Amino acid sequence: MSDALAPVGVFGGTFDPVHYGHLRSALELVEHLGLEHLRLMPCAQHPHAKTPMSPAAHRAAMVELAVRDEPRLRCDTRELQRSGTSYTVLSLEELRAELGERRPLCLVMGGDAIAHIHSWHRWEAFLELAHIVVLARPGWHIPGAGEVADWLRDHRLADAGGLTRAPAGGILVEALRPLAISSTEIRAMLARGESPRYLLPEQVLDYIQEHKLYS
Ligand SMILES: Nc1ncnc2c1ncn2[C@@H]1O[C@H](COP(=O)(O)OP(=O)(O)OP(=O)(O)O)[C@@H](O)[C@H]1O
Ligand SMILES: O=C(O)c1ccc[n+]([C@@H]2O[C@H](COP(=O)([O-])O)[C@@H](O)[C@H]2O)c1
Repeated sequence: MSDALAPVGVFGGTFDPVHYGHLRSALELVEHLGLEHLRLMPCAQHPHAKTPMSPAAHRAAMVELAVRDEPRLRCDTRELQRSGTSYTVLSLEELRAELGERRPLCLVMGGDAIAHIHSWHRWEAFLELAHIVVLARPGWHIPGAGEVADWLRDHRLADAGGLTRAPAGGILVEALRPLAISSTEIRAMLARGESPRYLLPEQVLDYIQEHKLYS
């Protein structure tokens, strides 16, 4: 019998608010990649000065509500508990220390993000700490040339099996069910007085209404 440890995933985002595009991707990743669990990790202070509409505590509370009944998904609030900018590399360092040297760790990011990865704080350290799983989206193309393209080519995994053969160091590109839902669109609907029902969990919508967010 193999003694390979199931990987743990971490999916960072602003989640302003969390919606079924995030949640369906998260669950499909758990099942397709055989993850032990996946942590949705709301950022507190976004590194690129993207200003969330809602305070981090509200965004995290909505993620907590959304994953409450699915034990394979968790809300990880470490970036709210840490002061300063929510650099992903700091969260990966903390997670690696908590999980130990052997447990595979997968950082999940959207295909749009990988094209700009070289602007992320200490991005060269990511693959020493974790694997990277890139969510391919319709209309998205793997960068063909340049520093990021070379890095992708050098570390690309052929299949998900590579995630359990080492604790870190590989890049896997995964195509999942496309759901054209964005937080921007949900905020705009609420601002116009329209209902975003069925684009996000009912309990998240109840929370938004109770706390008068985005209106
Ligand atoms: N519909 C979706 N399907 C798959 N992944 C998604 C979807 N929406 C967002 N993501 C991914 O989830 C992560 C966190 O995204 P974020 O919290 O910024 O949500 P968003 O809907 O893109 O928000 P906004 O519209 O405010 O930019 C990113 O890696 C992003 O690529
Ligand atoms: O660490 C960085 O330098 C860095 C730069 C840009 C984005 N991030 C993280 O990327 C995640 C997704 O961001 P976003 O803008 O799609 O919500 C979120 O967890 C951010 O903290 C991290």
